[in-house]
Amino acid sequence: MLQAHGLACDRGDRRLFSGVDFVVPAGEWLQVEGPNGAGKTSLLRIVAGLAGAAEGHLEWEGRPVAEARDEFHARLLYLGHAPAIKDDLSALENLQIAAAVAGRPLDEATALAALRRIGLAGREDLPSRVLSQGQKRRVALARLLCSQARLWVLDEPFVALDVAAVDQLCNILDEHLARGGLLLFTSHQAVHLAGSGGNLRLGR
Ligand SMILES: Nc1ncnc2c1ncn2[C@@H]1O[C@H](COP(=O)(O)OP(=O)(O)OP(=O)(O)O)[C@@H](O)[C@H]1O
Repeated sequence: MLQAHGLACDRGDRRLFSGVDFVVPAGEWLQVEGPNGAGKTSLLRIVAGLAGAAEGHLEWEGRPVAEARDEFHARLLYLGHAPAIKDDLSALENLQIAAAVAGRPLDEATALAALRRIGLAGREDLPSRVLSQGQKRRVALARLLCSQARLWVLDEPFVALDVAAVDQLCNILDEHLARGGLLLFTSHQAVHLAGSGGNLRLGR
């Protein structure tokens, strides 16, 4: 279970949000909503440990994250809204390097299977700079298929995906939730996931 207690976030000289509380139980999702600039990305970056909260704290499995940071980060996969892939490397190389950096090296067969499932068959060895925006997103999303992390924190994962890829991503998320995984994500569009979840609205 992930819990947030009284989170506040300052950016520049502005307070973006304060008093943010939420609970994400195992097997459930939370969609963070709100207008542009409301602080959705900032909130996800705080959860992922990439930015600090001005106030409040997070708990993972009933313990303050600050007391068990390594354990928490070993359980977490964060994908930002930019694909974060290197243009000079192929889809296969990008996927394998991302896994190695995360401390879980991937063998080539597993990486290739993930890329093919995500719709990149025949594109695995091309330099990523020649891939379309949606295909670059798919390279990043292939990481989900190889992830053992229990908590997925995904910033706008549906951006640039075609209708078929949106369906496929929903299936991948549903499978994660059915395994008892937790999902925290942002999206400007309505998303239909199986199982239980909720919404958190930031801004007016
Ligand atoms: N380092 C920073 N310094 C000053 N302001 C910042 C900084 N980082 C973010 N901001 C501001 O904080 C606000 C919230 O940004 P954030 O990216 O969290 O919003 P968002 O809700 O994810 O928006 P969007 O829907 O457009 O993705 C914005 O007004 C942004 O310009």
